Amino acid sequence: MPNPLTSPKTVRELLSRHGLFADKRLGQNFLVSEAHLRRIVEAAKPFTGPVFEVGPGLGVLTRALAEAGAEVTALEKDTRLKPVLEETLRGLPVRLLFQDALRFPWEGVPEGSLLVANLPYNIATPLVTQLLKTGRFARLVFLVQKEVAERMTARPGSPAYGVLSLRVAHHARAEKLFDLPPGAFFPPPKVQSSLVRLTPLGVPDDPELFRLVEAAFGQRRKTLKNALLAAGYPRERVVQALAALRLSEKVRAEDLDLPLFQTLKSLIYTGE
Ligand SMILES: C[S@@+](CC[C@H](N)C(=O)[O-])C[C@H]1O[C@@H](n2cnc3c(N)ncnc32)[C@H](O)[C@@H]1O
Repeated sequence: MPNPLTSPKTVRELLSRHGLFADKRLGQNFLVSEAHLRRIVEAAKPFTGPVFEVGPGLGVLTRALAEAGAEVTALEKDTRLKPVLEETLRGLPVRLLFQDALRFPWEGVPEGSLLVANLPYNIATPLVTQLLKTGRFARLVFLVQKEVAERMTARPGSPAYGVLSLRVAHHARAEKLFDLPPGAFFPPPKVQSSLVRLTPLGVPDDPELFRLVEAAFGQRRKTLKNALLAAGYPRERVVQALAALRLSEKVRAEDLDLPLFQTLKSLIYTGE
């Protein structure tokens, strides 16, 4: 049976009956495509652990996940949506928490948890970074702006390649599964969206590596050498490390893949 919340008419009627409007500042573009909803749920399966959803909105995905057998905890920042969610999720075993997902203690979730979400565009990058660092997630399946999905899955040398690509590559296997047109949402956003699936590799955070990566990309127009010197890395270590890696002094941060950054970090920090 189709999910009633994938009808734009039902969504408009629900919002108006509760005296609500879609709040742009909270990234409220509600999914109204039954076909895409099904594909998102399929991409998230199997539900081998508790499922966390960030931003249930009117409950379209929450409901589909719960009906497919997932044990869902949904975190919503907008308390105006409480009466709507109580109505749309009635009878389903969903735990609803009204709070900011960026302030949730993610490091305390059970090992093997899943994230499944249509993420608010303005918190996607810090949230995904925070979740990857916890090492607690078995799978993260989420919708983001296409441009952010491209940055998450970019290869060295491509324009989208940067700190986020390396952060994701360090922690997970990343797939951009499919794109969604603006018409899959109500109200339609200005940009395309994509579904991303991250499968963590069980690798902990490496703060020294990411200090180096952030310094390297901090000044994109500079060479890697000049960007690192500008960030205060000792000249002698930088020059020796580039020579040991047979990298030209003209090389730029976007030319280095993750293993090269890891070796560069060891050479710069320990000289070996
Ligand atoms: C793109 S909508 C997705 C709504 C629903 N899941 C859907 O697919 O139709 C993003 C949702 O995230 C909520 N949100 C925005 N910022 C949030 C935050 N910091 N923490 C938790 N939820 C947030 C918004 O209120 C909105 O309900």
